[in-house]
Amino acid sequence: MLAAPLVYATPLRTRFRNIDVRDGVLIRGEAGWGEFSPFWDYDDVESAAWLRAALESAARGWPDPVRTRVPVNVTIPAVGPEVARRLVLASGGCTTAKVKVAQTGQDVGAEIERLEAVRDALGPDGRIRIDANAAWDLDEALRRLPVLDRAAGGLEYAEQPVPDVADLAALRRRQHVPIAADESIRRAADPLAVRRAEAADVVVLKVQPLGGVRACLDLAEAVGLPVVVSSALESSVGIAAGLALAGALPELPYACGLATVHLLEHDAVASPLLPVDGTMPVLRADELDPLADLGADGATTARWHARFARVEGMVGRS
Ligand SMILES: O=C(O)CCC(=O)c1ccccc1C(=O)O
Ligand SMILES: [Mg+2]
Repeated sequence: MLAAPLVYATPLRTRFRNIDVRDGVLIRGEAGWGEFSPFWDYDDVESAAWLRAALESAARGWPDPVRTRVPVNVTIPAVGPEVARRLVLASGGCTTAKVKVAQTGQDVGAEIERLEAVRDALGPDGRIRIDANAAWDLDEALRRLPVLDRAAGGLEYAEQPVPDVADLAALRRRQHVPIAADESIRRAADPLAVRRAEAADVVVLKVQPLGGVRACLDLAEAVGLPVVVSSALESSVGIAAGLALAGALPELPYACGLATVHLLEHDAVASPLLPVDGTMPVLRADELDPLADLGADGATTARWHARFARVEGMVGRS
């Protein structure tokens, strides 16, 4: 049986995905700790997959890993060039950077400066990928990608430049920067549409929105494309589930997007999961120890307990 869920809340160091506070629930089961932290714009139906992931972590734990450490990228939010450079240099040895672009209110000049700063800080052997979070249409993506590719001194791939699967496929055919699908997998009714349309070179998988580590391993096999495991901006408890997926994938040709705990002001555990020499460790779900004070006030705690109970009523305890 699961104990009462703990609630964490922390400011973000940099506004990200248009939120500046991150919060969620941590649950403890027989196997260890799990995190349930759907963003507040997700309704209860969409949040059910997030709960299945938390229940898997807590009640069942994760499949045996095939590697002990996972290479990760440093994530660069839509910041100015000086902050971008500092984030790369303080990344814990990451040689791959993922740079957010297409932020509302920012022009291409800011993106070029950010990418040039990241290239300068990484050096010529580093890899740079961008994430546009589905913000462009096909024409805009066709205009932007060559410009940003040049500013970066070569892009490893562009993550979800356009929302539509058919447009991803067209973009992939009409220019040379490889394409990664994120939202087209995790928020789509039919994640395999990406494969049928040959719309991507890489798929981004996130454990919580896709319903757990095992669900992601099955999806990876069905899609048959290289996988980049990324975070949903979780505490180290949620990040550990991502590391478990990355640790269990038969092949892992790209760095994963799991180095995001430093974007939180406070983590939920005493020893945050951060990169060392550009890699992060694969743990078991019982190797995490949430702090006594998780920073949530009474109203936040009550809101999460209510949300957890509603979604748990839909999913049922495993
Ligand atoms: O992949 C990473 O490096 C960081 C995670 C990240 O970008 C992200 C975090 C929260 C919500 C959406 C996204 C995204 O990849 O679009
Ligand atoms: Mg993304």
